[in-house]
Amino acid sequence: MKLQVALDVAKLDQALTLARQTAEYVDILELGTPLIKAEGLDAITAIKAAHPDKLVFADMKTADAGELEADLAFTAGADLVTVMGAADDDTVRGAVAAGRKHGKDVVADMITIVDDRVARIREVSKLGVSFVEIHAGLDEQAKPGYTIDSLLDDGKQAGVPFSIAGGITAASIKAVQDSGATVAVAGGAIRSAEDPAAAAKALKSLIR
Ligand SMILES: O=C([C@H](O)CO)[C@H](O)[C@H](O)COP(=O)(O)O
Repeated sequence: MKLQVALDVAKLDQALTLARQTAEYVDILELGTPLIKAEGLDAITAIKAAHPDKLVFADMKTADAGELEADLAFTAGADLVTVMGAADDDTVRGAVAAGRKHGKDVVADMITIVDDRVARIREVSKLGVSFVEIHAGLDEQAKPGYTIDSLLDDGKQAGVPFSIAGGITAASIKAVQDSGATVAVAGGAIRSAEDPAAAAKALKSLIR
């Protein structure tokens, strides 16, 4: 299982610092959606230039104009770009077309899809995304009673490659791996740690 760090900060200099601290221990550097909104697509170029050996994931969460938005992110240097799994099929198809043009990967973010998630995961996989991200966003995580357990069954049931994001910690990363995920996405557990490098290293050490 790969480890992806979500650089969920609003300033490029903070993102570059977090990337520098953690790159040694992670496989994928994710520009979080707020970072891309705050700093623009040039932030993708800057992170890729600083870490050409890492996969750079642009969490565009595209909901419309799939081909245009994915093309912009790939042109800026992204290796992986997200499209909303809840978007129109043509939006997903468009993002996939841009991915094929650049020889890169599109990931469908399944955030907000709770009912019939397995069925939608299968549909977007047939539309050509490389994998799906089974995801509880920060607002869902803040709801009383949230646990990551709500994310652990659907990937295996759908029978397609998937990542998991939703507040992964050192206490939950083993369960994420056991669920069959190919990528674990960790944001807050690394970003909010007193020592982000040590937190990333600890998460990586728990992956078999
Ligand atoms: O995608 C994310 C969220 O929607 C904010 O953009 C996070 O990067 C993702 O959830 C991982 O962060 P944590 O949940 O804090 O681990």
